[in-house]
Amino acid sequence: MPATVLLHPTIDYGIRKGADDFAGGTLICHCLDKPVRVEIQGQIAHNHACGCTQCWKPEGAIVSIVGVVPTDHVKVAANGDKLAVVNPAATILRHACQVCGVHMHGPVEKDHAFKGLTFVHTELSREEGWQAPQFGAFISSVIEGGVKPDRMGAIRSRIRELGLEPYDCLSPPLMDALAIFAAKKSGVLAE
Ligand SMILES: N[C@@H](CCC(=O)N[C@@H](CS)C(=O)NCC(=O)O)C(=O)O
Ligand SMILES: [Zn+2]
Ligand SMILES: [Zn+2]
Repeated sequence: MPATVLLHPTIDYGIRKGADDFAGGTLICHCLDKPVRVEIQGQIAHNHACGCTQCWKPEGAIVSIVGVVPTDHVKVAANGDKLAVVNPAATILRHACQVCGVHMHGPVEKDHAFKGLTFVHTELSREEGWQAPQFGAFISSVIEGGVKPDRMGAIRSRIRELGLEPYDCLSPPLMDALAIFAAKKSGVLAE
């Protein structure tokens, strides 16, 4: 029997269900000394496994686990001076701890369908009840991250086995949101 494909430690042994009335929690970076703490109020949405090269993932993981929360539900609570934006030109302004490298929060601030949302990795929190991953996104991009192309069949099968659809872009509701934004901007669709 071939070995199971390991994708990410928080989904490899089964996906835990989220709690409906979840109050939120605190993301803590990997530093032992003066860790950055980011408080999230309430539940996240659109949590997913992302295969792109830009999203932070733990050492050895093939995918990142990332979801969104309204930016006004996010507060840097401690040691924010350790944070810096990875790429100021990107849509998602990923704020990484300069010491341990973990991405703590990634707001979208430019004129964009996702403006007002912040991307976060809830595995950085000790609280349980965060929304479970709902789908796989940018799965083909794992090849750009160094995965051998002949592993893609096994990787997509494993994602499906976990109950997630392995998309090579975002999920249909998120792709629709991007298209609606573009159609309104061009005038094809009324505001
Ligand atoms: N193939 C590219 C895809 C990058 C990409 O488009 N990532 C998506 C999912 S996170 C995105 O929305 N990026 C916006 C950004 O990086 O700011 C890669 O792997 O680097
Ligand atoms: Zn750190
Ligand atoms: Zn990504």
